[in-house]
Amino acid sequence: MNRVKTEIPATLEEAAQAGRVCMDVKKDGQFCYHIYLEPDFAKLPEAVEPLNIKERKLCIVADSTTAELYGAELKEILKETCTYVSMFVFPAGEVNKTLNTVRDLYEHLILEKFDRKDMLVALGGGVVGDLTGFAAATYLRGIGFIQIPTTLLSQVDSSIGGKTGVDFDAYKNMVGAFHMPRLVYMNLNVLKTLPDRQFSCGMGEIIKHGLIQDSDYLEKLSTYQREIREKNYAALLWMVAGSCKVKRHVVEEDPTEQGIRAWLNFGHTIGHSVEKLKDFTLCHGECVAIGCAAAAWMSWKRELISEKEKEAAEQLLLDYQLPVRVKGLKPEDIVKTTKLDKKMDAGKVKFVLLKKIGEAFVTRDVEDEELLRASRYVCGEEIHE
Ligand SMILES: NC(=O)c1ccc[n+]([C@@H]2O[C@H](COP(=O)([O-])OP(=O)(O)OC[C@H]3O[C@@H](n4cnc5c(N)ncnc54)[C@H](O)[C@@H]3O)[C@@H](O)[C@H]2O)c1
Ligand SMILES: O=C(O)C(=O)C[C@@H](O)[C@H](O)[C@H](O)COP(=O)(O)O
Ligand SMILES: [Zn+2]
Repeated sequence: MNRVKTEIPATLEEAAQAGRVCMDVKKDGQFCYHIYLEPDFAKLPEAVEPLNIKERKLCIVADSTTAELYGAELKEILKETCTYVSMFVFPAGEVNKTLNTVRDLYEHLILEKFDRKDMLVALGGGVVGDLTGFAAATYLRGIGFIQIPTTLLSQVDSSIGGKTGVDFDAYKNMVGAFHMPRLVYMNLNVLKTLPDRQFSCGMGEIIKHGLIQDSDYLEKLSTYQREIREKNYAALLWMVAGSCKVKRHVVEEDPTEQGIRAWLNFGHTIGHSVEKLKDFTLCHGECVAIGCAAAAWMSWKRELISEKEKEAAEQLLLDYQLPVRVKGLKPEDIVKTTKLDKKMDAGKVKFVLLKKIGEAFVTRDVEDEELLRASRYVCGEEIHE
């Protein structure tokens, strides 16, 4: 489908009229890949046409849940576009986003004689996408891959921008590579099978996008709450397109995180520590929400945003059933874990705060005491000034 990019709907009415959206993502000013937002998988054959895969093999990588729900349908569709479709399935869950699973996938690809021009297809959430992208970045020194994100989080965030990787010894995303997908194709109606908890996780990254880059979008997330929670198609299209727009802008400016891409890490410094300390029993999006509450609190304490704005940010997260506090952790452990993370830069924590609602900035001047107080805040401790 050589469809040119379409307008990104600014309102629900515009989204209802548009019905679908196509965006392109550039790298170094040149076209890199398309993002399709569609109501089904029908246009996928047209979307893959420009990738010249007729003489090639594809391997669908899915987790146990997405394989069961959409594997057969996708295989059937892709069979018509290439010579052979293989399938690699691993058990769902963050605990499997590891080098062991990547190793099993390499073995599968070698057995199936995948060569440098064959491609992988990630069918699933951020776990599948990050892992498949990393395998694609490293197998035979790099092969192509397609993202078919099936969670809200992966549609609005992880499928775009080419950050790929796996966890290592429970350290989040410790091993990885930047490797751009050749295509991102999302069927928004797969969100109908997504459990509510996972839908909320996507809202964590969506609210993050509003906070760091687009206050108007953030405000509408509040206004359109009913339609979004009902998973009204136009509301989903408006919301997913709006988030993809924020993410695209940031990754086009700074594909390898030398500067503003770090904004996307808002809420992730404390968030990743909570994720690790809770042994991955909380989902990524939930930990990001807790981390956003901590970073918004710090921004308020530095008098960058008002108390009312800090409260409104927390309320929006709560409205979408996300946690803003964590139980059962010691604030000191959060600080210690943060300092073991890869966000350290010459001994300083790289932290993202809000200059105002809708604009972030990166700072390296967060001292342990401030980090500890923010950790105590999200642990629900009373803080006496
Ligand atoms: N690369 C990036 O830029 C980036 C950005 C954000 C998050 N991430 C990573 O993404 C991961 C989190 O991704 P996630 O929240 O999508 O989690 P996930 O991939 O674990 O998916 C959550 C659960 O939903 C199930 N699922 C997926 N699609 C479904 C559907 N349509 N219907 C029913 N069930 C479905 C999955 O099987 C899984 O059990 C984390 O590892 C995080 O670090 C990466
Ligand atoms: O795309 C990015 O850049 C992001 O930081 C998006 C984040 O939501 C995502 O969780 C990412 O995987 C975090 O990256 P990390 O490098 O901090 O592990
Ligand atoms: Zn994230």
